Amino acid sequence: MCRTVIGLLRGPKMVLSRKTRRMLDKHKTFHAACGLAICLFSAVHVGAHVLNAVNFSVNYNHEFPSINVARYKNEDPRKIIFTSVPGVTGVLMVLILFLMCTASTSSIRTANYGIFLHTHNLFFIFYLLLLLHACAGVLKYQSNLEEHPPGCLYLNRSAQGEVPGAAADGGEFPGRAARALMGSFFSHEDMSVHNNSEKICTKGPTFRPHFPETWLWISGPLCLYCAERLYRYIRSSKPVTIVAVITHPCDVVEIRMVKEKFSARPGQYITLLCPSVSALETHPFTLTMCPTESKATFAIHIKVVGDWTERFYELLESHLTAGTEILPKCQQRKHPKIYVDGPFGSPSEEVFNYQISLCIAGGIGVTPFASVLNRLLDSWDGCKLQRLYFVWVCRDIHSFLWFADLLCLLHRKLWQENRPDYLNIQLYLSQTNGIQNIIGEKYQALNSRLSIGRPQWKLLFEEVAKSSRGKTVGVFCCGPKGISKELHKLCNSANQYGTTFEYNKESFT
Ligand SMILES: NC(=O)C1=CN([C@@H]2O[C@H](COP(=O)(O)OP(=O)(O)OC[C@H]3O[C@@H](n4cnc5c(N)ncnc54)[C@H](OP(=O)(O)O)[C@@H]3O)[C@@H](O)[C@H]2O)C=CC1
Ligand code: HEM
Repeated sequence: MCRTVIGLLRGPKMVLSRKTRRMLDKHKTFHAACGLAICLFSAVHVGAHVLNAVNFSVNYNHEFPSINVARYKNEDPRKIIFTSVPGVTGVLMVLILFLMCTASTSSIRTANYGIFLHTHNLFFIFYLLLLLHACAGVLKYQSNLEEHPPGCLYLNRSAQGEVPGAAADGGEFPGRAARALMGSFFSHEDMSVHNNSEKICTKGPTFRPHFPETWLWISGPLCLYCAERLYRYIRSSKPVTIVAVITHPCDVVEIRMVKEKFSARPGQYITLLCPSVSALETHPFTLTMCPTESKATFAIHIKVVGDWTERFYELLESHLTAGTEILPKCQQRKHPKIYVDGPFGSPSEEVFNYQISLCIAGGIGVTPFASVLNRLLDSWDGCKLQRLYFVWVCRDIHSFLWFADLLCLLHRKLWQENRPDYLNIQLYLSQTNGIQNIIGEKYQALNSRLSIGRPQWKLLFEEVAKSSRGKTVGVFCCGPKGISKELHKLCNSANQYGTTFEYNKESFT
């Protein structure tokens, strides 16, 4: 879960194979699987050690008190567990694990991400307890196997003096005298058993605790993660300067910011902290515009739908700009302080690493592709991408205004540079009672690419497959889960043109 490290690995120069880079998209799935495996095997581990406690209690042997954590025979196993270091740390770890996993369910993460994040940060206490868990040295091993080989006949010190010729070092069996003496210790059948051991030992077994090894396994990953969190904390401690706040239709607000030494790639996202709204809540937003050599500004588009975004918008509302880029200094100071952590990598970064990419957005899910379109507006050459299909489905005609100017500018630029086939724009208005157009003469190019109703995904894939015979098409989706499921299925189904569709699902929650 070292997001910054994973973001570095996503860069095409770091990991050459796209197949390997795409595996990074599964880092959260892999993490959750590891987390569930930890829970499953913790249950097995706890069950085994509860049984262990019962065995310690029932089989207490006063001859060997050092290898029995019970203090007397038939001691209550619960007392053994709740008064030993492994027992207490183990119970606390199980409680933390229970809290972390129950709060990690997608329903809780969607309903209240803060609950998930704060319970999940208990992981640090979990690991400290894990380091203590095996420190009490309950489990031991015998440390004097030579002097006391298991099964040897142990004559204690008093008997040793009376055995003529008995080899003090547990040498070969000496004969009748020892046998006579042993007769006083063992019945006849025992003697037959012990005779097999061939050895007499005059030293009792000594036991030593195993050296705890947990720290060997977790200290590396834990230090890496803590170093990443420290780096992110220092990096995000510098506030950003808001240079423009622009309202858009359908409750969307665009925020343009600058931050010293901030750089990002299209498709990446940041997390926003606004202490005036909440000192603890951070919210992820995909960048819709990344800094370039010529311009340090980066932007996000926020759909005002929840309590945090509503409260944040109220704070911004009093300083809205009419789309001007640079606010006068006096106004910049009035904006609420916000802190940006990131950028963090996402699957959409791969758009430029395919010859042909199909980007499908549902509603505000267009944000990752807006930064791609802005990058192409800045310069479309120098990347592997030779053709981009951009499909955007919205419920309200006004939603297209969020990026209508960007789409028209890019469309015009590609025509002027004689690359009209580079960008294929398809807009779909899913809810309408009759023909509607995007208002404004300058949006003619978009209105001619606007269709009513939801896209026919099968026909769309057929069209792309036909014009990309035998090639690999990168499919990128960001939007409602329904779209993602349908596209994933279509990517896995065969087509008659030998075109391969690779599915890259966008998600940061
Ligand atoms: N980086 C990321 O991970 C980001 C993710 N998102 C996600 O994007 C989603 C977009 O939210 P919002 O703007 O409210 O989207 P909407 O709920 O407004 O839906 C957008 C459009 O998608 C259409 N749609 C839904 N299901 C299908 C389907 N199976 N086939 C075809 N079209 C479909 C809807 O059509 P209809 O009207 O017929 O239902 C609607 O026109 C959110 O879930 C958000 O979490 C947003 C930003 C960034
Ligand atoms: C011992 C068990 C677990 C430990 C120690 C653990 C630890 C972590 C850590 C350190 C993070 C990074 C948090 C961040 O950087 O913001 C994380 C994130 C995450 N964990 Fe776990 N986790 C555990 C179990 C689980 C389980 C069982 C699940 C799901 C069933 C899960 C789901 C997640 C998810 C979805 C994230 C991503 C959060 C984000 O990207 O914002 N975790 N976990």
